[in-house]
Amino acid sequence: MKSVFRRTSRPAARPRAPRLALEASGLVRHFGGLRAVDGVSLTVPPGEVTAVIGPNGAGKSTLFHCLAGAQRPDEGRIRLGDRDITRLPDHRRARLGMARTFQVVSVFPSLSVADNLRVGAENHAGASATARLLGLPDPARGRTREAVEQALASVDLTELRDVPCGQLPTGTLRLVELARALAAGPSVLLLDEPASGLDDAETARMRALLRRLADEGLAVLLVEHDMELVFGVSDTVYVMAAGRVVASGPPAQVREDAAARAAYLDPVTGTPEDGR
Ligand SMILES: Nc1ncnc2c1ncn2[C@@H]1O[C@H](COP(=O)(O)OP(=O)(O)OP(=O)(O)O)[C@@H](O)[C@H]1O
Repeated sequence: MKSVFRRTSRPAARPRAPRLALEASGLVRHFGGLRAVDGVSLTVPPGEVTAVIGPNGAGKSTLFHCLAGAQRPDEGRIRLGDRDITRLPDHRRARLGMARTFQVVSVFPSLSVADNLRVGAENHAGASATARLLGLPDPARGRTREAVEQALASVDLTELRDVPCGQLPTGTLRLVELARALAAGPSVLLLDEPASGLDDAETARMRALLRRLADEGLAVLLVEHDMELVFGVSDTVYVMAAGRVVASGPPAQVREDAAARAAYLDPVTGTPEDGR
């Protein structure tokens, strides 16, 4: 199948969500005696792309799950704007403006691209299941339709809106997931390895897309192994090793950082030691 990372027309701007920062301080999460996340503080500001990198087992996914609300930290606080969300489950965080994607693409294969987006957006908009079942007018529906069309346009997927997701390649499904997250109109976007399974051209498109979303005011966090994407798009990079942040800062600074190099980046090339 031909790649859909093609630009057709200028995508519609997303409706404005409030600009909110996601902030974590002193997060700890242990599994038995293992401190998978060991006192991590980080800020994901609006209008910026923030990346978390590190070797396998560093604690990136555990941190991501704590931020997304899929796991509870044992210690520390998480704030969204001026609200403490540490104890809120993921669906409550979604209502407050957080959206996420998954490391393993998770879509309904028999549903079309647009229907996959609609399911997520209806849940978010609070569309009444009873109203849907009874075929009654539901005010959330119109909002949902509009949000879906805008999200499709913003990732250039309008042409594929009626294609079942089961017929689409991984690169396209990563975009479907991203569009589904955008259809909820989030302030904060959490992306779990968005470049996984993408070829070079698709990764370059993803990079441009993430940059544009941040420029529109979204707070974007990615956990990622693809260093070209991370160093090409991020405003701030956090390097984790053994549950801790060992370095953080702008990409150029992190590339030169001795602790980052020792933990993860090859001293000569600035790429991961494990070659990922
Ligand atoms: N549910 C769990 N139960 C027990 N140990 C876990 C669990 N989840 C993660 N761990 C352990 O916590 C540590 C951090 O794992 P995590 O998956 O967060 O690292 P990561 O940096 O995301 O690694 P990768 O890049 O391979 O995804 C690892 O030692 C892992 O084995």
